[in-house]
Amino acid sequence: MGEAPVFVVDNFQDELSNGFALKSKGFETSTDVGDRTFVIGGANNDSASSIGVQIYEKSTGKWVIPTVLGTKPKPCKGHSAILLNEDRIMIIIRGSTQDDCIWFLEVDTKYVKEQKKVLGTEVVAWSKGVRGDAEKPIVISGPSGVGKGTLINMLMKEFPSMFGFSVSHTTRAPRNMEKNGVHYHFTERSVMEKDIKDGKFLEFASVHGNLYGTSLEAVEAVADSGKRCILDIDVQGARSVKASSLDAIFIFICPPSMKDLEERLRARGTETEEQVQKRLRNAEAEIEQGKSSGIFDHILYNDNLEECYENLKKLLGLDGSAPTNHKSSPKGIDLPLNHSVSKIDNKILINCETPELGNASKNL
Ligand SMILES: Nc1ncnc2c1ncn2[C@@H]1O[C@H](COP(=O)(O)OP(=O)(O)OP(=O)(O)O)[C@@H](O)[C@H]1O
Ligand SMILES: Nc1nc2c(ncn2[C@@H]2O[C@H](COP(=O)(O)O)[C@@H](O)[C@H]2O)c(=O)[nH]1
Repeated sequence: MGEAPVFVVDNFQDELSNGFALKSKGFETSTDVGDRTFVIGGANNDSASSIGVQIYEKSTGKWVIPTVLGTKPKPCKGHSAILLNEDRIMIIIRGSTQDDCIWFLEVDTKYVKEQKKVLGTEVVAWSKGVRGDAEKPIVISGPSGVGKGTLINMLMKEFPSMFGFSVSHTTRAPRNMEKNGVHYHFTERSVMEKDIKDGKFLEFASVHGNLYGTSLEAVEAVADSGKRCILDIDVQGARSVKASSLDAIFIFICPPSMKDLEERLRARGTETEEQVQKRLRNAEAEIEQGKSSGIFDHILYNDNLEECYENLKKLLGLDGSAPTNHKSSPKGIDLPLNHSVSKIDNKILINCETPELGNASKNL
C-alpha cells in the first residue's frame, strides 16, 4: 500500500492560521500522527544547535514543546519527513554528509510511551539512521570489572532510542540496586536448566560459578522494539553466538592491567573477597582468549573511560565517521530542492524533478 507523500515545506508559518508563534527558520516539515501534527525544523530558540520539534494538538489547538531525548540532528537547510508505522518519523536531510542524512524521530514508540510516564511530559526521541553493519547486534565481552556495563550504559544514555539491552538470565543473586527484568532475569537453576533443554536460549555458560544465558526472547524483544541489540556476555557465550545464526559485531574490552582490573572490582564493592579472587583468576584466561581466539572483530582498551567510549562510538560509526567495518560505501542522498518522499511497502521513494529530464522526474 502506498502512503501519502510528505513534502518539504519551506515556511510552515505561512501555512498556519492559528496565531501561535512558531519560530520559523524556514524549512520545516509537518507530519500528522493521529490528532497531533509534528512540526520538525523550526528552531525552539534563536541560538538552537539542533533541529527543533514542536507539536500541534488539533483537539485543543495548542502548541506543545516536547522533551527531546537522544542525540539531535544539527539545523539544516531542508529535509523531508515521512511517517513510518504510525510511531516514528523518518527524516531525510538535504545536503548532509553521507552518514548524517537519515534520522528517525520516535513519536509514539514503546520507549517514548515509557519515557512520557516517567517524565510526565510530551516526549520525542531522536536516533540517527545507520548503514550496513550498523544494524547488526553488538556482543560486548571482557573480564569482570573491566567496564563493559559502564560503557553500555553510556551508549544507552547518549542514544536511548537506538540501542536495546538484551536482558540475560542468571542464577546469581541480585545485587542491591539490581532489578529483576531490567538488569537480569534472576532465576532458579532448575528452571533455567529446563529452559535451556527446551531450546529457549541462544547461548548460555557457567561463569564464576553461576549460570548465565541469553534467551531467544530477550534478543527478539529488542529487535521487536526496532532497536539495535547489545549483549553483555562472557567469552564462552560470545563463542556460542559466533557459531549461531546471529550475525553480530564482536567487541572485546581489555583492562590496562590486572592491577587496574583488581582495583575496579574492589572499588565496585559488589563481590565478596572470595568472588573477587575467582573473577580475577578467570580474567587471565578470558583476556588470553579474547585476544587470541579470533572471535572478536575489535579489541578496545578501557584505560581512560572517556577515550574508550569515544573509540567504541567510532567503531560503531556514531561519531560522524563511517563504521570501521564498512565494506562498501553507498553514496549519501543528494536531495534536490524539488522532491517528494513517499512510502510504498517497506521502500522509501524519493521523487526528484531533474532539469535534465525536463518535466519528467526521477525516482531514488
Ligand atoms: N576506565 C575506567 N577507569 C576507572 N574505573 C572504571 C573504568 N571503567 C569502568 N570503571 C569502574 O569499574 C567498575 C567496574 O565496571 P563495570 O561494572 O562496568 O564492569 P563490567 O565489565 O560490567 O563488570 P561485570 O562483568 O562484572 O558485570 C565500576 O565501578 C566502574 O565505575
Ligand atoms: N555467557 C553469558 N555471560 C553473561 C551473560 N550475562 C552476563 N554475562 C557475563 O557474566 C559475567 C559476570 O556478570 P555479573 O553481572 O555477575 O558481574 C560478565 O562477564 C558478563 O559479561 C549471558 O547472558 N551469557
